[in-house]
Amino acid sequence: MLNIYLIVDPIINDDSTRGILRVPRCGTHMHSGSCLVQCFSLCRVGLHLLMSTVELKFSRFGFCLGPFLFLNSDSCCRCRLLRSYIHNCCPRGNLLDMVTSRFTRPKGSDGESSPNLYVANCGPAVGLSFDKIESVFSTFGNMRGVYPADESGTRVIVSYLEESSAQAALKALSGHPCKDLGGRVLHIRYSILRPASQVQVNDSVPVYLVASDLKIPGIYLVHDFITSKEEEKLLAAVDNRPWKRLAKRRVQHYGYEFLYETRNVDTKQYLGELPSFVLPILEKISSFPNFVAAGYDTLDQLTVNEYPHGAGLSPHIDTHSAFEGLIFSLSLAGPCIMEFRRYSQGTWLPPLTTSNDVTEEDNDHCSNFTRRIIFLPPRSMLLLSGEARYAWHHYIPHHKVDMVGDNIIRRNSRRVSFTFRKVRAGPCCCDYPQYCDSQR
Ligand SMILES: O=C(O)CCC(=O)C(=O)O
Ligand SMILES: [Fe+2]
Repeated sequence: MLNIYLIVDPIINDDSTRGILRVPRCGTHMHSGSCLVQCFSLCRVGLHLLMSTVELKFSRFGFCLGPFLFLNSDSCCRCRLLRSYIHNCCPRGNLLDMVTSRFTRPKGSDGESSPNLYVANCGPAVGLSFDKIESVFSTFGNMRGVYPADESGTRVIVSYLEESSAQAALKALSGHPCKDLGGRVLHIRYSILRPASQVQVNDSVPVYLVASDLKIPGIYLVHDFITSKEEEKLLAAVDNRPWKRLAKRRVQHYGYEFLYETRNVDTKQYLGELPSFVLPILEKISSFPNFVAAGYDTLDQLTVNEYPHGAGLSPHIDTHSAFEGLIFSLSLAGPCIMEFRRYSQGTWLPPLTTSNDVTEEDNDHCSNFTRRIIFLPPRSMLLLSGEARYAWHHYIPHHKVDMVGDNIIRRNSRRVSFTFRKVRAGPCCCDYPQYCDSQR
């Protein structure tokens, strides 16, 4: 048995509900083959489970535990063993779902000063190891440690002993390229430690494969809407055309230009008919019962999005006044998951931004929402209509790895989506005025 032991996190030892497992000789994390292993926090249930079985079970794996997300190497037998162990012994299925951070980002602009910093755009998923982050931040004062803020791998909590150290680090490092961290621009806020009572134990949201399981009226998903041959042709066609580069992805617009500054189309700038390579798709779409029922004749706007592997899209509702009620999105090349959010504060709308590929950090002002998640495989066609189109935000998390049931799906390749819409001629008169820019 390796000398694995539990250290109660010094920052949150108020109730001992969280812990960090470390291999003492390795510090907070270590590499084991191709799997990154790092410290992690657990909710009460996870911790209890782990504690009661740690002696018995973990000796088999021979290394320390990390967030499930990073245990993603199929070639590493320890990863596979550990994954199956976690699945078998967590009654709610997925350990990752139970890892809920008690550190939050302040709601206001800067928030109250604290010794803990919430640092976005920073973490193992963007190539910055915890050691590296610690070495840079430790120049500002004595540290308690660096912790994952959530499962994304792109957000961390940097915790100091003194508030003044956090202040100095925030002042020096936030908002401009940090040359010691690969030139990345870190977005830093003070972090709030939520009382234990506010921490949800079961944060688990299943990822569905079938649209009807989402129980959101108006969502349809057709698997294998096109063949692999057709997919190849579509990809070759767009790769032959010029891409427009946004911060985190590339786009092409056909029919009408979509303006990210206003989240609307420029109806004065008609770019011409949709290209001939999408005609077979349009033909198939026109046989959707919903298409016929909605009295559509044609779709006249196409946005092609190319997401590099792991890139996502911030939560948004396609502007009501810009497009009619049916939105078709064809997934190509790589898979992703799409999350739907119904915000309880209906009036909440995302702020206007220069492009809608800002991180969810910049956009996610409201934490009170219902979530549903679906897996979008390549060649599938998603249709958003009715309530799903008008009242639910859709969102592609920035993940390199998605958990779909018991499977770890790696977003190894780029994903290309073709989103077909019809530009709206007059104002929107939908039944969801609280989400409607025409009715505000
Ligand atoms: O990539 C997708 O499937 C969705 C794209 C999207 O939501 C949009 O362009 O508004
Ligand atoms: Fe959208």
